[in-house]
Amino acid sequence: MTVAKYSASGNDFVIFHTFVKKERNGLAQTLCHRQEGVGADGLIVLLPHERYDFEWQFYNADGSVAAMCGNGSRAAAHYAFSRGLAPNRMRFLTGAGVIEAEVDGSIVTSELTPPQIIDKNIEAFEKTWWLVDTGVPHLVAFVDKVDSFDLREARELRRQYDANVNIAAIEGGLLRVRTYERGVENETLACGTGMAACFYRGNQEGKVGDCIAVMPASGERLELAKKGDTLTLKGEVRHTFDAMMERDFD
Ligand SMILES: N[C@H](CCC[C@H](N)C(=O)O)C(=O)O
Repeated sequence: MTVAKYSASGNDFVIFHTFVKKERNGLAQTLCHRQEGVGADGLIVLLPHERYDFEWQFYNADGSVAAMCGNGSRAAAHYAFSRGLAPNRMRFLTGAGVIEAEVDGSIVTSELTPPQIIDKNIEAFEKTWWLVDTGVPHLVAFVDKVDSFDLREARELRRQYDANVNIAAIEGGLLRVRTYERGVENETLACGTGMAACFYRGNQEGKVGDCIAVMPASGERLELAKKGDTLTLKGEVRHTFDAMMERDFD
């Protein structure tokens, strides 16, 4: 069985497509394992759908299911287009709803589901956090500089709120974001829905305009923008390699 490896701004995924819809929690753990498997932050499986270009299953590296993944949606769109499974402008079904994406060479733009503010007044670790749902839940705090990210704090908040944890700062006209990702249980090099949640809080508080360049830990810049009541996430996607797996699965 051949699977594709993708990087979307440093957030990396194993992707394949199949006609067989079944649970793949264990397969996700196996394929995403950094030493024993291909190694990735998540597994994406594309399935046919009668109304949309495809439906997907998204699993975090620990095998947990997540409703949405912003960077994963961009990687899945590039995979689908490059394999003739979808046109360059597509609509596909995720656990958070229907996502629209557009592929333009290596640049892929996803339109996320409308952000929902769950809580704006969470006081913890001398910071005020917002809890924002951008397809999955994200805690967001603005800090002066993102040079230091206390992962001990992040792990505690992730546990307490069952959410991803983000710190953000506006530096040199850029929105810098660092994310501790639920289901990876560590900081990742980029998190699309996390960057979107930080952008949304910054925009709601008048800190940033309706469009801004965002810099994740990977240093691979993306563009976040408001589009009506939704948000768009635009950035590069790379198909890094294909892996021929000895053990067969579907
Ligand atoms: N770890 C997230 C899902 C992946 C989100 C992230 N990779 C993105 O690009 O949005 C969660 O379980 O809520």
